[in-house]
Amino acid sequence: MTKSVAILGAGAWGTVLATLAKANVHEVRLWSRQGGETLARTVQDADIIVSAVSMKGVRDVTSSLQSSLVSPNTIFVTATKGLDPKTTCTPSQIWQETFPHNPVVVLSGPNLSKEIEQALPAATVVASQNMEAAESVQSIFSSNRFRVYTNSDPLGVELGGTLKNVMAIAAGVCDGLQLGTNAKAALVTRGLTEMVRIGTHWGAKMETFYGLSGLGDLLATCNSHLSRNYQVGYQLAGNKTLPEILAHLEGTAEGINTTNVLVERAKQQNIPIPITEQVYRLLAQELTPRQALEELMLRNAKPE
Ligand SMILES: NC(=O)C1=CN([C@@H]2O[C@H](COP(=O)(O)OP(=O)(O)OC[C@H]3O[C@@H](n4cnc5c(N)ncnc54)[C@H](OP(=O)(O)O)[C@@H]3O)[C@@H](O)[C@H]2O)C=CC1
Ligand SMILES: O=C(CO)COP(=O)(O)O
Repeated sequence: MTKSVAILGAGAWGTVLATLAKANVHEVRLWSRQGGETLARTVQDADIIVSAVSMKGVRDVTSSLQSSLVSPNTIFVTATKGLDPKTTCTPSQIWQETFPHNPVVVLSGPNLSKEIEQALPAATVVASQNMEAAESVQSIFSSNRFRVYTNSDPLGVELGGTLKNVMAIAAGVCDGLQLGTNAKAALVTRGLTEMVRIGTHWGAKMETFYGLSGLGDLLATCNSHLSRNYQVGYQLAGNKTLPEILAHLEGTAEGINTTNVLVERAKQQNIPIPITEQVYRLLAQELTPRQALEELMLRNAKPE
C-alpha cells in the first residue's frame, strides 16, 4: 500500500532515504530549510515522518513541529546518529518526549550513503518498542538492494550507530599513522568493548551491539574513507587541525560532539572509556596522535 512519507533533512542521508522510499512507490516529501515548502505542510497527513537532520538540528525541528498537526497514528522514524549536548538524550528520546503518544522507530545500520546512492547492497535495522510500527517502516524501505531487519531494542540500535562514530575517528587516526592491521584489529575490538560498556550502563541490551547497528556499523565506518568521522581521524593523523579539516569536510561528523557528551556523562557515572578519552584529548589539541597512542598502550595491565 502506498504511504505518505515526509523526510526532514535533505542532506546526504535524508536524500538517499527519500530515493529508497520513492523506489517502493511511496509518496515522498523531502523537507529542508533551503526548500520552498513549510515544515507544517510537509508533514500534513504523513503516515511516516523520518528525521534525517544532524544532531544540531533535532531540537529545532522537534520544537517547530510541536505546533503542527500530527496525527497520533503517525510513525516517527529517527535516523540521526548523535547525542544532545545539553541533556545527553538520544534523538529518539527527544522525539518520544515531544510526541509521547506516537510510535517512534530508530533506523540505524552500516549505511554509508554514497554506496547506497550507487545502488550497492546494504542492510539496516529498524527498532522500536512498537513492533507493528517497526514492521511498517521495514516494508517502506525494504528492497532487493536494501535489506531491513526489525529489532526491539531501540536504545541499543541508536547507541550502536552513535558510539561507533567516536571509534571511527580513532580508526582514522590508526590508519593515518599507518599503525598496521594488528593495531586496527585491537582498536576496533576494544572499541566495541567500550561501546558495550557505555551502552549497557545506559540500559541497552548487550547483544544489540554485536548486530548490524553496532559491530556492523563499526566495521563499515572504521574501514572506509567515505566515513566523515574516519576522515576526521585520518586527517588529524596527517597533522591537520580540526578547524582545517572541518572547513573542507563534506557533511556532518557527529563523532566530535558525541565524544564531548560521552566524556561528560562517563565522568559523572564513573564509566571507564579510555579510547573515547584519548579521542577527546586529541580533538581538544591536548596531545598529538602519537601521544594518544602511547597513552593507550601504556595503561595499567588488566585482564581482557
Ligand atoms: N551520510 C550518511 O552516510 C549517514 C548519516 N547518518 C546520520 O544522519 C544524520 C544526517 O547526516 P547527513 O545527511 O550525512 O548530514 P548532512 O550534513 O549531509 O545533512 C545534515 C542535514 O541536517 C539538517 N540540519 C542541520 N541543522 C538543522 C537545523 N537547525 N534545522 C533543520 N535542519 C537542520 C541540514 O539542513 P540544511 O540542508 O538546511 O542545512 C541537512 O539537511 C547524522 O546524524 C548522521 O550521523 C546516518 C546514516 C548514514
Ligand atoms: O553512519 C554512517 C554509516 O553508517 C556514516 O558515517 P559518517 O557519518 O562517519 O560518514
